[in-house]
Amino acid sequence: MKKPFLQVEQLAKRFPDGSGGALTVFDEVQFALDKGEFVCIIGHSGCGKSTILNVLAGLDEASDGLVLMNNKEVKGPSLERGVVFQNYSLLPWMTTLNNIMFGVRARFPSWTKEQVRDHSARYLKMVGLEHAMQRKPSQLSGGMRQRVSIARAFATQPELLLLDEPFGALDALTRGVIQDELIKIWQDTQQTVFMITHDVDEAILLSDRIFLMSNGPHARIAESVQVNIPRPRTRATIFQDPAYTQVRNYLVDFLVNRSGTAGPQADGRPHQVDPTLQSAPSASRIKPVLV
Ligand SMILES: Nc1ncnc2c1ncn2[C@@H]1O[C@H](COP(=O)(O)OP(=O)(O)OP(=O)(O)O)[C@@H](O)[C@H]1O
Repeated sequence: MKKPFLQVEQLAKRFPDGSGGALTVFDEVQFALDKGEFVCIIGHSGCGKSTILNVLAGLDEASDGLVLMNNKEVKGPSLERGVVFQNYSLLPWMTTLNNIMFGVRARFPSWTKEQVRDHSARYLKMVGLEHAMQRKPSQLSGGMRQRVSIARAFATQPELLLLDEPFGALDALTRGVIQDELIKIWQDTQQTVFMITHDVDEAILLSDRIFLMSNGPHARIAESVQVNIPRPRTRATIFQDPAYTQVRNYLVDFLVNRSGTAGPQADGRPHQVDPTLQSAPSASRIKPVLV
């Protein structure tokens, strides 16, 4: 049988609880990603989403379990995995273009200077920043900086892109524009993306599947929700698809009513759910959008 691109087995993370014991944030977390998939993870604050992402990135170590990418254990950071955090980590003394070239040069050391430059400039153009190539990060708005971070992450062409609430600090309008740019780049490059978001609508717009995490301690990835909405999707039209409401209602119902009690299948893998095949929860149970 074909192995998945990314395999997460029996992952657990414990932190010292400050009184000599241990806090088990999550345990027995199991899931797999196929190559080229866009998967978002949603769950209440503190359930362990960022910790999982950091373990996938190789920036943190799990207490138990393992992560396999292309059948090889993830140990430490690698240029095969790109990470974008909420607070754009750009090098402040470099121009926008040099920030991207810095990553691209490290990833493709045999390329000529022209190749590195052209490639980097192409990605800056994709996020609409060709006019700001020579500006330093301090001369950019928050939204522009985050576009540079996203361009840099995609330009280095990692096999796996890990995005930790990349739009969390942006206003709604800017967020929408960058979401559209993210979809466009992802469709062009077919990289695999694992993204944390607190925004249900953003998750539906972007994802092939959405992982739903139960509340901690001992949080688990309880369900994997299929988003059967045809692509290309746009923010302006996605609401018209009947599947949109079904998926949205399902997610909100989980977050409001079930995240405290839900669990995965007996083998630890998330339940596979297609809300378009189920009767949706009643409208009166639909509450907030952000978790
Ligand atoms: N270095 C650490 N030491 C002790 N506890 C930690 C550490 N890092 C995270 N935690 C705890 O682990 C839990 C999960 O944190 P994490 O940031 O992964 O959650 P999250 O789901 O990403 O939250 P949010 O949605 O608010 O960003 C929290 O209870 C947090 O306090």
